Amino acid sequence: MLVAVLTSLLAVPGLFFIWSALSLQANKKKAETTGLPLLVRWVTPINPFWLLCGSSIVLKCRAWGIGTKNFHRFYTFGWEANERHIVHEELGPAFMLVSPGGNWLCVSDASVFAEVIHRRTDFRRNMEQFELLNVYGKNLATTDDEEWQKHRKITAITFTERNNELVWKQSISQARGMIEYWLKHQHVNTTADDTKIFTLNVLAAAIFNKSYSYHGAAEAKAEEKDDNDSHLYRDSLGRILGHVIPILICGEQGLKAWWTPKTWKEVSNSIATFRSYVTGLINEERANIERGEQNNQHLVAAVVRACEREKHEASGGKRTATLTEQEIISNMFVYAFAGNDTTAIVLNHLLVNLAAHPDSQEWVAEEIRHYLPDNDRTTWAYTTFPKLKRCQAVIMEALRLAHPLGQLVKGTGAFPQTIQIGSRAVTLPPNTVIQLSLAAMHTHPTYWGQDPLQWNPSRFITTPPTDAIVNAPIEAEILASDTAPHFLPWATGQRVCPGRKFSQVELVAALAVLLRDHVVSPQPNAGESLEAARKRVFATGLEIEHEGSILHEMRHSKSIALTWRRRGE
Ligand code: HEM
Repeated sequence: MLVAVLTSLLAVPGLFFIWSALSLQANKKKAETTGLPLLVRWVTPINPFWLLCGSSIVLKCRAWGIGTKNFHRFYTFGWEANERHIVHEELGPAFMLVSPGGNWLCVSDASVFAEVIHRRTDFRRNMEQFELLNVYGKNLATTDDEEWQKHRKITAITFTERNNELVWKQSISQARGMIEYWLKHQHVNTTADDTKIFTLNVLAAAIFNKSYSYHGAAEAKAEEKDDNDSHLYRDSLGRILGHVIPILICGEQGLKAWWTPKTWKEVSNSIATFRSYVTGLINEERANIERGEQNNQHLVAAVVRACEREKHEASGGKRTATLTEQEIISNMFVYAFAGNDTTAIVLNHLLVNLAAHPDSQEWVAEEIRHYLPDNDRTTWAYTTFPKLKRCQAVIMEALRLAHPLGQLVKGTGAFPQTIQIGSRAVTLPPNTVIQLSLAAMHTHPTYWGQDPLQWNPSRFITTPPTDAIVNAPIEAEILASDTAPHFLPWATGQRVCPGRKFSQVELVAALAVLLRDHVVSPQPNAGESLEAARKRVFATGLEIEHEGSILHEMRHSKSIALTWRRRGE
């Protein structure tokens, strides 16, 4: 009996190993037909088990000196974010990553990016990788073609300048709360968590009309104990965002299974809470429309109104497309998902990089004080936003060095596709996933010169010759575009990020509040000089983690303690 049990226990991994070896060989043969360099991986990059704990296994092996160099470099989830341009310098602008579950074309070349993005019927979004955003069903991020157009048309029109102004004001007020909190809670090693609270509060106001005063990570816990259910919605969203991978693996109902940990069961409840909250807002807005009142400015209200308009036009015989209640909920979730942690991660990187580079802080503060001389922040007008070019340059530099998505993922689908790579036309086999690596392209010396891994935001600013300057020199500075063939932090083409300006306004407003009157520096470890601490935090900031989350975050953010002080103190 015991022998039978042991044999069957060994048989499962044995069979899995044989299946992996055979699949790997088959995929390798297909990849060889491209003539591109190959990088072989024994574990499929999107293997669910590996998503949950693969990186920890690799890091442990790395620490204990177990395994090959190849295993240490290429088996973590999100390896490409840490490799940046290095692997492409070794293997070229495009190579095939071969695994048992399929082949990946990894690209750092701007012209291949352009071809893939613009041939959008040949190279489609890889929906498998976006599956986890279907928590509430299909939405903008998980559909294609006509269905996608319907989602995009209705939801994108709600991103108006009026909404951006709301984002500006709300971000100023939240950043104010955040800096007060940090001044009281020195030294701050919770910047990564605190910035997520900041962006969650801004989103809550812009999308759902919920206004919260800022409480940092430590205070937020105490606040939960107050049992005031006004925080229920925001906390539900926060919990869902932090557990998208368990949700993908188990689904809403599966999270409640007897064997799941308590936190997963709570996530299931949060999914229901968020659904009922948005349903409530939809019903409220429909009732408002019936009464002829249309004053709500939040995005849910705007989407409901857009849907009602479409229905009205449809009744007049015009061909239109509207969204169901389920689809509105799903889109609001995806906006919150796509807009929250992305922006928070960038803000965290930004602040760490600025702490490491005091000269950049002075450079940015000079601009902020020039355009916002009034101490009273309530007078800061939204029209100042485009003038704050140095602020935008530091955001672009932070995105260049550490992008929260790391790559744009497309696929050939069921057909082979021929694509120009350098001087060769390469035919990619069917079902090839294409990984356009932002991390590699944004740091490749071909595009960024000899200092691609250095922090240098002024690379995005040019100053005209002095004889061409009429007003203050700072006003003549020219900001590079946020979209160039070799720089695509918000993507480009049809699926460009609809929240681009939202995030820019939010981050610039935060910088204005944080840096106009304050200075941030890293807290040195015992015996460490300030200069050494600056170098350490910059290097730490470049190390990226991706396990258990679909975004690329700073791996050791808790090891970085920041000190804030008022200017002149
Ligand atoms: C600095 C912050 C942000 C960055 C770097 C960023 C970047 C991107 C990128 C690169 C894409 C394209 C993804 C792909 O094609 O695979 C994207 C899509 C998207 N972003 Fe953003 N984003 C940011 C903030 C926001 C915000 C604040 C919102 C909403 C409030 C938002 C909503 C979306 C949505 C809904 C999509 C999917 C669009 C579609 O598929 O049609 N993003 N974002």
